[in-house]
Amino acid sequence: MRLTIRDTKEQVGNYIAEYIAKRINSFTPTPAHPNIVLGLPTGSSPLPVYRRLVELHKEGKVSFKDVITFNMDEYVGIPRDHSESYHTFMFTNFFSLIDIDPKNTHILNGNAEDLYKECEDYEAAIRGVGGIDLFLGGIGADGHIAFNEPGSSLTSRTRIKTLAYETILDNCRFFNNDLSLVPRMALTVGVQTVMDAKEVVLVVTGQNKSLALSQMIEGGVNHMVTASALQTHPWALVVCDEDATLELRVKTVKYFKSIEKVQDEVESKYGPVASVRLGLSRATAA
Ligand SMILES: N[C@@H]1[C@@H](O)[C@H](O)[C@@H](COP(=O)(O)O)O[C@@H]1O
Repeated sequence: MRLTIRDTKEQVGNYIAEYIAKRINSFTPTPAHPNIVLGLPTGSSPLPVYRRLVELHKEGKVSFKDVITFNMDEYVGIPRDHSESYHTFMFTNFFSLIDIDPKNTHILNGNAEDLYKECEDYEAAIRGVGGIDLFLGGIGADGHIAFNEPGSSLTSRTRIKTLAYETILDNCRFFNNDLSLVPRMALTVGVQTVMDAKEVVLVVTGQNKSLALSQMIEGGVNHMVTASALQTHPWALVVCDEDATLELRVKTVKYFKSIEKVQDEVESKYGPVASVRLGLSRATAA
């Protein structure tokens, strides 16, 4: 796992957006895998990423015409056009502002008649397009990824999940601070669904995520902090702001900053492509 630290959440957003745009622009289609496939999150942390991606699109630097997306999760039981549904979030903050083909966007239907089938079909749809190339994710204050709350199996797949009380409290701010309005259940991709992606990028910003960040990076792999499963992913990148590093050991911060410095030196000497070929980016990413 690699940790990249930037001063502010806007810089984190810019870094990740440019990283994703680079991946889209350098994607080589093959008959078996003709489109780049992205996994996408909702939440406040990824907003600066979406803002910068929209800017890059408007500047003509990236197109989403051939991009396929799968969202991480959706609440169960609120209307699709509810202001706080993840459908609305994605349409308002991203899909309506770029040139993506709506039929290439996938979001779980929390109102499906058969929620179990909805989850199975979602996994099948991901397999059908050849798997996810890059999964972007956020992290909950309790260390969850998507809606994989503490205690979720690290081999879980898309399914129905009851939300943790801490998450319900956290999300209350989006529902007029009325606890009774916050959905208690969600459909979510599993930890293993995220782990199956070729590459995972996590956005972690703000002091309220600092404990979760230290647990996922410095603690052991643990189902009580489901994002910690990324320690075993062959290509995981966490990008955080300075506020989120508050609970990390100084030694950890210095270590990852030094890795980035060495990486920059290698890239300026050999060029980014050469360093990838030499396996250097990959080595430091993992
Ligand atoms: N299911 C979402 C997660 O995918 C997201 O990472 C988390 C943090 O959201 P925020 O970035 O707003 O703190 O919120 C919800 O629980």
